[in-house]
Amino acid sequence: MIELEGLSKRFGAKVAVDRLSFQVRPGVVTGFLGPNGAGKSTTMRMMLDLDNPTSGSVRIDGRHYRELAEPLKYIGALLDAKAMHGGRSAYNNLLCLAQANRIPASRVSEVLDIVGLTAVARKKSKGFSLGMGQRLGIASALLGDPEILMFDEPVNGLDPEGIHWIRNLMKQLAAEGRTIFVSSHLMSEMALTADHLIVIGQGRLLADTTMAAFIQENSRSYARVRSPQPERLRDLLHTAGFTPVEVAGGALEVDGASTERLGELAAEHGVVLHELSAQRASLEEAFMQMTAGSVEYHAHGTSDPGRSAPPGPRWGEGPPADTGPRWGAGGGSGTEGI
Ligand SMILES: Nc1ncnc2c1ncn2[C@@H]1O[C@H](COP(=O)(O)OP(=O)(O)OP(=O)(O)O)[C@@H](O)[C@H]1O
Repeated sequence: MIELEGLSKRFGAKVAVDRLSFQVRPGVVTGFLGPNGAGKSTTMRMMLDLDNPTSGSVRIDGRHYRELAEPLKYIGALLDAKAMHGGRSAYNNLLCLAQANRIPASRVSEVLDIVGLTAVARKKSKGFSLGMGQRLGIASALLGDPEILMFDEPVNGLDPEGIHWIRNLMKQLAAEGRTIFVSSHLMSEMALTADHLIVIGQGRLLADTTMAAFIQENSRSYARVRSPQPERLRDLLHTAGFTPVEVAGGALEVDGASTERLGELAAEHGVVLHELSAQRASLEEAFMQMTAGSVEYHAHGTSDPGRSAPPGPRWGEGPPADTGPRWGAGGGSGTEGI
């Protein structure tokens, strides 16, 4: 368990982290989301005692990082995969870390095996590809067999096989009862990996909730229906009080309608359907909905981020700091889940 209480960090006039309080619990993968400059890395660095908080505290299983006699046995982290000594072999990089932390040398071979680097264990790490470097960084995080693991952008630059591997590893570690905290800009990836979400913007906490609740509370749900008799279907829906919106491919999207209701309505009136499906909003849509309150935001994309019209700003393409979206300004749409 990691506990933050009123954690703040100021760099001169810049408040990078602003009174953050939350807990990261064991047994689930907790995703850490926020746009560039939101304060994720600074928060993670303070969790590992690599930066001093201006105020507030972080506790690892109830204790401050500095109170942990052998920290690698409590908490392992992948912050910067390039932090390894390039002139040393993968094995020797890990062996040095193991010796400094009174971890048996046999554990080095074990973690190299877990991350699939046994065959290149004696090769100098400076010749490693990005994916191999990430695996070596993860091996170092696993070295002390810690109950808490933190990964900062673990899938950056990885190929699909590498991404798949890291995703499954994190899920497996959480299933073993460990505390897993992971940041990523890739929302589609986060949606597949995390069970719980901590969302920050401009250093402040915006959401601390389950993945399912975050998506449900910040996006609409709707049904998609398509018929070879589109005019009849549209008239029927209007008569029944719905407001269908035509989308690409001639399908209609209907807010606030269950598939059961639409199916029965079509059957009652003999309208043939070729498609009828409940649509689940994506994490990305939910996130856009949450930030939809800003004028600058609309200038880039659509005024209705739920529709599949031109995409809004992507993560990492944030507007200038002084005109950025008002994080936390957007409310949930309160739409019903499907
Ligand atoms: N050492 C530093 N000195 C001054 N400002 C800093 C320093 N480190 C971070 N900042 C500022 O603090 C804010 C938070 O940065 P941080 O790197 O924690 O954000 P982040 O959410 O990790 O962003 P990214 O997704 O780009 O990695 C940014 O405005 C950044 O410019």
